[in-house]
Amino acid sequence: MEALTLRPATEPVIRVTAMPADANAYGDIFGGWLLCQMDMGAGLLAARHSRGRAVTIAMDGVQFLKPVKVGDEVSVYGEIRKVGRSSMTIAIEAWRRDRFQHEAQKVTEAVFTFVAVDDAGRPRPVVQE
Ligand SMILES: CCCCCCCCCCCCCCCC(=O)SCCNC(=O)CCNC(=O)[C@H](O)C(C)(C)COP(=O)(O)OP(=O)(O)OC[C@H]1O[C@@H](n2cnc3c(N)ncnc32)[C@H](O)[C@@H]1OP(=O)(O)O
Repeated sequence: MEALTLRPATEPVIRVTAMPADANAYGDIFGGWLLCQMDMGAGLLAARHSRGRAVTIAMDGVQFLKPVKVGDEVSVYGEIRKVGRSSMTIAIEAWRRDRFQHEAQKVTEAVFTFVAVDDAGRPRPVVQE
C-alpha cells in the first residue's frame, strides 16, 4: 500500500485538475485522458533532455491502479531511466489528490519510449551530458 501513497520526491512535470468533460458515464476519469497527460509529461522531459523534437514510439506496462474522480488534482511525475543513441526510456506515474485532502495516491504508471528526431522526423542522436 505504501507504494501507492508515498509520493515521488521530485516536482511533477504536469499538474492539472480533472474536469467533468474528462469523465466517462460513471463519473470516473477516462484512462485515455490520463494517458494523454502522461504522454505530455514524458514529452516535456524528452524534449528538454534531448534539446529538441522528440516523439513517442512506444508505451509499455500501462497499469490503471485506482480511479480518478472529477475535481481531483492530477500530478504527473517522470524520470528518464535509460538513454540510447536516439531513444529515451521514461518511467511515468500519475497521482491523484482529492482537492480537499492532503493525501495522494498513485493511480497509473507506464513506461514511455521517445525518439529524438530532426526536422524531417528522422532519428537523431541524443546529446549526451
Ligand atoms: C480527451 C480524451 C482523449 C482520449 C483518447 C484516447 C487516447 C488514448 C491513448 C492516449 C495515449 C497517448 C499517447 C500518444 C502517443 C502519440 O502521440 S504516438 C504518435 C506520435 N509519434 C509518432 O508519430 C512517431 C511515429 N514513429 C516514427 O516516426 C518512427 O518510428 C521514429 C520515431 C522516427 C523512429 O524511426 P525508426 O526508423 O523506427 O527508427 P530506428 O532507428 O529503428 O529506432 C530508433 C530508436 O527507437 C528504438 N525503438 C524502436 N522501436 C521501439 C519500440 N517498439 N520500443 C522501444 N524502443 C524502440 C530503437 O531501439 C532506437 O533506439 P536507439 O538505439 O537509437 O536509442
